[in-house]
This record gives sequence, structure tokens and C-alpha cells, in this order.
Amino acid sequence: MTDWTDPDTFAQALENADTREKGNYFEDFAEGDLLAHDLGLTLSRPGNEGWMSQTLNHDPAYWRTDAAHERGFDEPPIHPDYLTAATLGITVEDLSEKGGYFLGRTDVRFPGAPVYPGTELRVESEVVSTATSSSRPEYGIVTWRTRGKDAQTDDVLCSYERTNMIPRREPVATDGSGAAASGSEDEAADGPDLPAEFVVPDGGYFEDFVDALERAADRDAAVAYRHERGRTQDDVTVAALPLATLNTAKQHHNVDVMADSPSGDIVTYGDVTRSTALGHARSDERTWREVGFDDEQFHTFVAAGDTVYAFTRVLEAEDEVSRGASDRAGTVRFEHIAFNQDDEPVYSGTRTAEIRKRSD
Ligand SMILES: C/C(=C\C(=O)SCCNC(=O)CCNC(=O)[C@H](O)C(C)(C)COP(=O)(O)OP(=O)(O)OC[C@H]1O[C@@H](n2cnc3c(N)ncnc32)[C@H](O)[C@@H]1OP(=O)(O)O)C(=O)O
Repeated sequence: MTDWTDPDTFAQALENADTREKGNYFEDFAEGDLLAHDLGLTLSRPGNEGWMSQTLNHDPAYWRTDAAHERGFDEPPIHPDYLTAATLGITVEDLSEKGGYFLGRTDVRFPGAPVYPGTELRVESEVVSTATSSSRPEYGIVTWRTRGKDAQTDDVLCSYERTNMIPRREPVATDGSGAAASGSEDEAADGPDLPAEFVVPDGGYFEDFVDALERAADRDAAVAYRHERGRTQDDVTVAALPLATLNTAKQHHNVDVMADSPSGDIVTYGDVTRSTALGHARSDERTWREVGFDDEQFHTFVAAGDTVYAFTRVLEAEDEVSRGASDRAGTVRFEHIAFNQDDEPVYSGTRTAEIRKRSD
């Protein structure tokens, strides 16, 4: 009788076997397709705390009941970053497990009431568009609108539009026009076009941001600063956090396959990089409530051993809030840039958040 575990026999068996593949190719997506994702998870307090602690997000309203009550929550709620990461994680099996790159995301919003531990998450996606990549014939570019819903009430808890490069079954011929070098000739000749002065807010309250923007106004200045903290990527951030959101992307946990990829190693889940940078930024402000995120991009890979730092630019401040009373908070729009130990940007995006007033 054949011993299938004999190494030579087994090597031959592997060679003869077809692989039962996971994930979808670019050709499997068509504009308008609706996908109800089978996976789901319960948004739990330990899950929330695991995500928030490893990404250095320490806002007490998400940890302590008295601080939650003070902010108007019934109990410490699920943080929008963990909700966003869990919503995306659940989609990976259907949308991006085949591989490719998470290019960007925009219009990240949280339309419902605060989300509390015990909520069961159900997720659906719609194909918004498909496009040829002119620079990479082996990939196509797909954009989806994804909604994370309360499985019991069907309320939308988190919604966003996300774009990935997805491998094609068959590469196509392209004109290569997308492979042009970046950066203008003027920029190369004159150096970067930056303001002469960077203004730093005196504190983290709404009034501090307003004051800093006023100090920078009508001058060659910007309100921009870096945050001191950094977080070196390790097994927990690279592999454990994405797996805890049911994210099956091989990029984060299969060293064997990733050894042959452009990064040569497993890489950090984009939402971990982003939450870490946002955690650094939030540690220097008095956040009241997250409103939304736009124009998010992932510029290069982050891998184990890399350290994620953050840089913030304050774009505008408005003395109003979308819900509740504006005597407690005002709205600030930021640009956050995550960068690595070599000062290379790895993530950027704009964020709108309500920031507590000093008088509160
Ligand atoms: C979740 C999850 C996976 C992950 O979390 S993976 C970790 C996060 N993502 C990354 O680490 C990606 C890091 N980025 C890169 O390594 C490079 O940016 C990348 C993706 C290799 C692209 O580099 P290029 O220099 O080739 O970049 P281009 O600017 O030329 O873009 C290539 C084409 O893509 C189009 N494109 C770029 N961004 C967007 C966007 N936001 N929306 C739409 N299209 C975009 C761009 O126009 C280029 O198109 P061509 O026609 O010229 O090819 C998971 O599983 O999802």
C-alpha cells in the first residue's frame, strides 16, 4: 500500500494536486455586484481593548465607565478605529484575499448611534467600479462601497469606499502610461514647496487649534508638528491584530508565500498602521468624537521591525459640531501622515474630529 506521507511520494502528490483556491480575481468583480459577506463577529470589549492598547489609543471614554458617562455614552463604546478595521477585515475573504494592494479608502463614516460591546457585525459590499491598471498589467483596480451593519437591527454602523489592486487571472496588454515618474521638474529644481514656519498648538483643546490657525493665518506658515511616540511592528501588530478581525489576507500571516512577494515578508494591516498613527495624534489632543476620514492612502509597506511614527497638519477648525451641543466641542480637520524610521510616509489621510473645548 502506498505510504502518502513518504517524503518523495508526498512531494509527487503535491505536484499532481490542484489547489482549492481562495479569494476572487479581478475578472470576478463587475460594477453593481452586491456581496453579502458570510463572516461576522461580535464586537467585544476585549477585542476593542486589544486593538486599542496595541495601537496606543488610550482615550479614557473607551476604557472607563465614569469617563464614558461624562462623554454621554452609556458605557465604554466600541472605538470607530476597531469598528472600521473589523468591518474591513470581514470583507477580505471575498474581496482581496487573492492578494494585491490596499491602495486607499475614503468617505469613512459612522452614521449610527454609539456602538456598544455585544453588537454583532454583518458586512456587505457593492462593486462601485473596476478599471485596468495601466502600470501593472497583472492587476486590475477595484473600488467597493462597504457597509458594516448591526446584524440584529440592520442599522449601518460604518460605511466607506475602498480601492485595491486585485490580481487578474490573465494579464492584459497596457500602454504603460501609468508608470510615469512622480514629482514635477519644477519641484526637483527648486526643492520642496513648504511654508517657512511651522506653528504648534499650545495644547490639545479646540481653542488651542483655533489659536494656532490664527497665528499661522496671513503668513507663510502652517500648523504642523510631529508626535513623539513610535510603535515598532511585531508579531502582535503584524499578524495577531488582523487575524482578530477575521482578515485572511496572506500578506499579514503567511511568511512562506510572502517571501516571494515585493515586500519579501509579511506586512502590517493598513488599518493597524493607520490606528497607530492616529493613536499618536490623539495622545496630543482632547478628542471628543470621531466624525470621518477621507483620502486615505497607503504609500509603502510596513513590516515587522519597522517603527510607525506620526505627523499632523491642522487644516481648519469650525465652532460647531454635527450632533449635540457646541459649547462642549468644536470640529477640527487634520491631515495625518504616518511615517517609518527612515522618515518615509507610509499612510496619509484627512480626519474630521470633534475636539473638546477648554471651557468644557
Ligand atoms: C487590508 C488589506 C491589505 C493591507 O492592509 S496591505 C497593507 C496596506 N497597503 C500597503 O502596504 C500598500 C503600500 N503601497 C505600495 O506599496 C505602493 O503604493 C503600491 C501599491 C505598490 C503602488 O505603488 P505605485 O508607485 O505603483 O503607485 P501608483 O501611485 O503608480 O499607483 C498604481 C496604480 O494604482 C492607482 N491608484 C493608486 N491609489 C489609488 C486610489 N486611492 N484609488 C484609485 N486608484 C489608485 C494609480 O492610479 C495607478 O494606476 P495605473 O493605472 O497607473 O496603474 C486588503 O487585503 O485589502
